[in-house]
Amino acid sequence: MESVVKKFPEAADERADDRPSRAEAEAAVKTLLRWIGEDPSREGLLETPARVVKAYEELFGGYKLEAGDVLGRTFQDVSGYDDMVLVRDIDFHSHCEHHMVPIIGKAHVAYVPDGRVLGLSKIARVVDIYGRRLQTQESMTAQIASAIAGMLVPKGIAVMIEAEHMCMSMRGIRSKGSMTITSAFQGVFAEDGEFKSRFLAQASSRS
Ligand SMILES: Nc1nc2c(ncn2[C@@H]2O[C@H](COP(=O)(O)OP(=O)(O)OP(=O)(O)O)[C@@H](O)[C@H]2O)c(=O)[nH]1
Ligand SMILES: [Zn+2]
Repeated sequence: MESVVKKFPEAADERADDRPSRAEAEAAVKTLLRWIGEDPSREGLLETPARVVKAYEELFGGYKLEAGDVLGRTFQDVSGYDDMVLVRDIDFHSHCEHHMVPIIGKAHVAYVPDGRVLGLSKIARVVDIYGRRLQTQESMTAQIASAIAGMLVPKGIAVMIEAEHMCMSMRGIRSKGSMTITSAFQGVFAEDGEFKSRFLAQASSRS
C-alpha cells in the first residue's frame, strides 16, 4: 500500500519535503481573498487565513493517515458467521479534485468474510480517510474496495457511493440535487448475481 504519512509543516525549516510552510499557505489564502475582491486587512478577515489553513488540516487530514493503520486488526471469533456484512449509509464529506469544492454523500460497503471479520467502525474510518483527500468519486470507490480487500482478503467486497457534487450544484451547470452513483464489485459480488442483487437491494432499501 502506498505510504501517505505526511506532516503539515509548521514553518519553513520544518519542511519534510517540498511542501509549503503554514505561513506560505496562509499567504496563499490572503492572495485568494484579494483576488475575489476582498480586503484581507479588514477586521473580520484578519484571522481568516489562519482559520482556513487550520480547517484544511482537518478537511484534508486523510493524507496523513493510511487505511492499513485502521484496518490492521481483524478478528475471527464470530461463531462461524460467513454471510454478507453490510454497513450502509456511511455519511462522508470529500472534495473534488477538479474544483476543490465539497462532495457530500453516503457510502455503502459490504463484504463476505473468509474466516476473518473487521470491526464495523473501521469500515467507516476507511471511508473517512479517503474522503478527507481530493477525490473523484470513481477513485474513492475503487480505493475503499481495494484497501479493504487488500487487508481482509474476504470472499468478496462491494462498495457503492451516492453523492452530490457541489461543483455541479453551486456552479457550472448548477444542477442542484443530482446524485452520482458509483460502485465496485470484487470476488463473489462480481461472480455471483445473488450476492450482488442482495447488496443492491439492502444498500438501497430505505425504511
Ligand atoms: N468523473 C468525475 N467527474 C467529476 C467528478 N467531480 C467533478 N467532476 C467533473 O469534472 C469535470 C471537469 O470538467 P472541465 O471541463 O475540465 O471543468 P469545468 O469547465 O469547470 O467544467 P463544468 O463543471 O462543466 O463547468 C466536470 O464535468 C465535473 O462535473 C468526479 O468525482 N468524477
Ligand atoms: Zn468538481
